[in-house]
Amino acid sequence: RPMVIGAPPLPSTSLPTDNGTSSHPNGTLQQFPHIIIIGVRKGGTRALIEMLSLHSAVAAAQNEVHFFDWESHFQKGLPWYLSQMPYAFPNQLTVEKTPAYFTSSKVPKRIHQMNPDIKLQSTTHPHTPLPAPSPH
Ligand SMILES: Nc1ncnc2c1ncn2[C@@H]1O[C@H](COP(=O)(O)OS(=O)(=O)O)[C@@H](OP(=O)(O)O)[C@H]1O
Repeated sequence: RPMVIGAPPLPSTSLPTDNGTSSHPNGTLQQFPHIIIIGVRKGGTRALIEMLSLHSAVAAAQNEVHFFDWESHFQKGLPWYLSQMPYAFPNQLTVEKTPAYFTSSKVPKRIHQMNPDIKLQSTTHPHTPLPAPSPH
């Protein structure tokens, strides 16, 4: 189960709400991510999410969720995805990182369908070749 890093302890019970989030009497709730770190593998994504989670406004999923790239997870639907998110206060941004999203062709459309306005973040790797420059 994901843990909130540098944020409130995980509640033991939760209550459904009208807006698709899952809330707890202590004021925390599970929210769909505002930011997804989509890659790149071995590019320091763990370091990035841990540094982000040091900020009090960020709640980070500790584990890679692999929702949009693994069929067995995707078939469980968005309620399952939400259940993997950390409990956070309403003013916190929820972040998850799964660097395999960067290399799965199914992922972009699926993320866009969930939230076309979501912020995607990626690291780069010094050994990853950049695209060849355009001649024009
Ligand atoms: N600042 C900085 N400078 C250089 N190298 C760094 C840095 N931060 C993380 N790392 C190295 O990045 C590797 C882990 O990257 P990821 O967290 O993206 O890995 S993963 O794809 O999620 O498995 C991992 O390398 P390996 O140990 O070779 O796997 C980390 O040591």
